[in-house]
Amino acid sequence: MTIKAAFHVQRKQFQLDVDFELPARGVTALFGPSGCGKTTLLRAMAGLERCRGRFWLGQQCWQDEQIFVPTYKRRLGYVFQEASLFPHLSVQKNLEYGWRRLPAALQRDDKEQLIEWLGLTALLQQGAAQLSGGQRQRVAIGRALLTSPELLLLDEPLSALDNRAKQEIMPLLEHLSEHAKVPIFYVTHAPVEVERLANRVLLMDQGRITHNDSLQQALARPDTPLYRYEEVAGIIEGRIADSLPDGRLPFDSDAGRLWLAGNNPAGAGPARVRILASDVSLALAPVHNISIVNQLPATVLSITPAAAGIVLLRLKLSGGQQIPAQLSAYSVTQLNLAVGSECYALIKAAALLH
Ligand SMILES: Nc1ncnc2c1ncn2[C@@H]1O[C@H](COP(=O)(O)OP(=O)(O)OP(=O)(O)O)[C@@H](O)[C@H]1O
Repeated sequence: MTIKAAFHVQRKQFQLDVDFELPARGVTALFGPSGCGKTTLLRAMAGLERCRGRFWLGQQCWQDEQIFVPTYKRRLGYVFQEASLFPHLSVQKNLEYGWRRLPAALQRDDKEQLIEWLGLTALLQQGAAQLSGGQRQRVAIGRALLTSPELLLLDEPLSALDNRAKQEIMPLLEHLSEHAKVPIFYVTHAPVEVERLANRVLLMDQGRITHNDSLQQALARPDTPLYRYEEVAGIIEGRIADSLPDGRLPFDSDAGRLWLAGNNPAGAGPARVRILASDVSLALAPVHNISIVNQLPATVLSITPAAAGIVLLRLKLSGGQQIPAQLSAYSVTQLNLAVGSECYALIKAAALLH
């Protein structure tokens, strides 16, 4: 099943012109500079922008030349930057607002579990006006999910929250990104949210989609805007096991086994690790008598100058996942590295994302 969309929005100072197709599953991050049109695109998908275009969710047409399904008839959940709850209603009434209006057949029968999962059971009778930012956002997510949506639109749901509230909501979003059966579009400015949550990335600039990539492809672009202001990093997807008595955490992926340090309170299961390009060194053969335990066979895919005397290499690991490595131009010459070179990626540190 796919999502096919094209929208043309004309404003005085701004034009949105997009045309894309992607799988109707998983989390698609919309990423790009402020004002590039991310919110406008979400609004167009929701039917909140009357504009030229078409929008197909699998076999359902919500918009084309003849058809325009109004927002209230689209089965979608929309969570905004700042949760817009009804302040005079209780948490329970806010949660049930859309749910009550659904035909019985569409009402989720796991309402109580969902409320429990969001940690809202004890707050049900509280007025929405007395909630913290994080609690409000959890209610907004719950309200959206309770309407049994076929599409979820999340517009920077963490951006208005302080760090503590972000830490509280992130695991819920991660769980949602793994288990939600509906496609999710997620607007964010934070590369770390893309790394943790997304399966696909629509990179946007000045009202256009410049790239429609899988997460791996988006991270693999040496010029990716994801890292314009931050250190380049890569992601490996795999499974984390329980920590060993000596404190090591085994992480297995199709690239091989990595040993991580630290504990993993979430327990065994699917996980992602983040690897900074500056934490990766290269060797032409496995190195013994060295403190770096993580050594994965790799092939050089590209070599791109990054700064004076510094180059960024894209490495393909066995199984196809990619990570970056940042080396001095001098080392690249010394090791005679070129596109296609076989080598070993020595990974000094890898951080568990979830
Ligand atoms: N109601 C409106 N009327 C006129 N122009 C608007 C309106 N809403 C947004 N714009 C303009 O449309 C452009 C795209 O705005 P949009 O909010 O979609 O960008 P964005 O990528 O979501 O930005 P941000 O990351 O800052 O939230 C901007 O230039 C903005 O000033």
